[in-house]
Amino acid sequence: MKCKVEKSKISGQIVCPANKSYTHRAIFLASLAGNNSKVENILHSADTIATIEACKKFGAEMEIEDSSIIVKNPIKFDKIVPEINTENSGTTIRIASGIASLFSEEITLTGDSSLQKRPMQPLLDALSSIGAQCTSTDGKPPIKIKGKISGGDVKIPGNFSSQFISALLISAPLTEKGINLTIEGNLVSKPYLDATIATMRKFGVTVQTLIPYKRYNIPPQIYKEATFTIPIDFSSLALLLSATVLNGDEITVKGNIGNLPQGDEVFIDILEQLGVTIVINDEEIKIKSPEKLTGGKFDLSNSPDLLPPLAILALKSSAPIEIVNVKHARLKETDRIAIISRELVKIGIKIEEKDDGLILEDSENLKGAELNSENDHRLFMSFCIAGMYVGDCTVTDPESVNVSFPNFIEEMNRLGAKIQVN
Ligand SMILES: O=C(O)C1=C[C@@H](OP(=O)(O)O)[C@@H](O)[C@H](O)C1
Ligand SMILES: C=C(OP(=O)(O)O)C(=O)O
Repeated sequence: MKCKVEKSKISGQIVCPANKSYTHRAIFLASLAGNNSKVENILHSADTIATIEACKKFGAEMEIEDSSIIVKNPIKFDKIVPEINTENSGTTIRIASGIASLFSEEITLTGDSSLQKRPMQPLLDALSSIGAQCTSTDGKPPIKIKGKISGGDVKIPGNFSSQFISALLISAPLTEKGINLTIEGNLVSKPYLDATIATMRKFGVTVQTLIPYKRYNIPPQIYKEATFTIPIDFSSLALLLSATVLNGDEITVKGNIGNLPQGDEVFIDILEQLGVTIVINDEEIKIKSPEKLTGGKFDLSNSPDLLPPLAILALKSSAPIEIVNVKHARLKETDRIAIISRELVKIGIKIEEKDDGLILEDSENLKGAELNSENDHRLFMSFCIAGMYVGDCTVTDPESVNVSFPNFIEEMNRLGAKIQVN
């Protein structure tokens, strides 16, 4: 499918979607704790449904009511588990692989054609070093894991994905020996590790930080029942803020901001640095669109999902936007550095592609074009927002929004956007 995007102006009020990363974590941990553990204000999206389905296949029994989930009975480690298909969700397959390694019988995990290109080998090597037998072709899904891991000393490289480390941390308390974890090299996406540890603590387990982002010790323990409320998603918020900066007058975003760690919060600082005024209250964020942005250099090592919403702001910047240290954005649903570089030139942005980022500059020659989002939700939404600024654009794969922001198109159109799905 494709959609037609015309020049648009948006204004009004919008509710920010609930956080995808915390929805995954809280559902997995509630499924390990059982005992009527409750997760409130969950994001209902294709990725989080993949996590719910994985937990059910692991034997968890849950009730879903509107935006809450109650886990009646936890994951059963003696169950024979049929193949788990985690569809498009990297977070689900990585955390589910850690949990699969706690079972004694072999479990197969796979995903869609995009997920089948995403790396798993560092996690499989780490699990193998503590007793799992793991097989795959080329280190990518489908993978087979036969546990069960015993725990002990584990080493893992930090430069591909923090999700491997989150997976090991979440499984660690349930091993016989616990895990002494060493992260080799520089860790990418650090705040997602903080998010994992914060969620684990809410479910009653201890994680000892020996050296932050380097060495952790997790003794053997059990997860305890808890009620966990999901805050707003700063990655989705970044898209709404970016849409307002390019195409808005004034927008108010509503939602439970909370105080849990979220790396993509940094988008507020980035926008302020670019010259945007933002006012944040308890449950509300107000933003006014500026005349022009200043440009600047931004390190997205800790917040790779901001690459698409930041890149499109070059359309309104009087100086270039340089994005550095985000090579791991090449390992997402698509190679986001390559696809942004390939597609945004079509609407007239001047782009230099680097190994670890992009330099983007506005030009006099902005024009409508067909933009191929390659079925990547964050690219689709960012290309739509860029299309609303340039006009006369077609963007492919509108259904990809189901992954993280299912009502994106309806909500944008309600605020005044002209996005028509064909
Ligand atoms: O753990 C998580 O919830 C996520 C971690 C990040 O991935 P990497 O750690 O692979 O960079 C992020 O890009 C992804 O959208 C969600
Ligand atoms: C990369 C993403 O998620 P995941 O790794 O869970 O597929 C994302 O939502 O942009």
